Amino acid sequence: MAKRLDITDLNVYYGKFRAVKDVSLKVPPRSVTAFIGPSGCGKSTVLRTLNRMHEVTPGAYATGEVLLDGEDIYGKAIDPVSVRSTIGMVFQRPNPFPTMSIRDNVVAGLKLQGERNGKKLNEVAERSLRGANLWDEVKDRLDKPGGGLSGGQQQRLCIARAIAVEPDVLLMDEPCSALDPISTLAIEDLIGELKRDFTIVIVTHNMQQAARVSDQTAFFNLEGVGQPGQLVEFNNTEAMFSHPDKQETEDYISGRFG
Ligand SMILES: Nc1ncnc2c1ncn2[C@@H]1O[C@H](COP(=O)(O)OP(=O)(O)OP(=O)(O)O)[C@@H](O)[C@H]1O
Repeated sequence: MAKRLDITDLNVYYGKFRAVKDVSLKVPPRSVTAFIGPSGCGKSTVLRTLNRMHEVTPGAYATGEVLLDGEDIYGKAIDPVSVRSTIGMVFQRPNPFPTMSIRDNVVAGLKLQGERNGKKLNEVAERSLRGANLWDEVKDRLDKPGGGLSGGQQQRLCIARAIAVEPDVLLMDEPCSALDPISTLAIEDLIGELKRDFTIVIVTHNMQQAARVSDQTAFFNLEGVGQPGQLVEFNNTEAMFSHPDKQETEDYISGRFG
């Protein structure tokens, strides 16, 4: 649980288009790293390469190295499906299986892995729902459909589903962008709790959110339309928001562009 990620010279292409250029950064275990930057600078693209999710896009490929506790996730013997269970992802829009029960939503990944023991599945469902701060709200309706929950509850259900398989890393792609402010705060609090057990990387458009939840921040930018996104500054979050190293970062976080 909670492993580190070492990313070196990562370049990502969609066919001939290079979307991201020469990204290197280190994500320590049990920390939250935020990716910020203007639209199109490659935040989601980089995030998706961290569990090989970009490979589901035809023509997309990455060069460079991504190590999980020293092991290359792009190694020849590595199955991308297993990478996606050790490095889980939560998406922008909550995507529970709407007609599946709340309990079955949480343990869907475990069942796919072949777990059939009902007692074990119930235990994992409860532990994961507690871990996602959702247990008290759903414990009396575990057999009701996941689609019947509010948007914020659905997102916490998706987080419960992601942590049920005990991943080493949790990737979050703008997990609050479809949520109201109260649900957003609930997810932000939850991120603070989850980092005790998981390594977390979150893409966010919201700089206040990055400042609130993350330990380190990576600021991406691009020189112009059609140019690849680049990592401009990677720093301790407090330092980044109080005295950034680069003028470009200062301009972005003070709202001068983006
Ligand atoms: N499936 C795809 N096919 C082709 N190009 C893509 C694809 N997804 C992203 N891109 C391109 O890659 C670049 C980076 O996009 P990406 O979505 O990673 O940026 P982002 O920083 O996450 O943007 P946003 O904040 O708007 O979500 C953009 O030029 C985008 O058009």
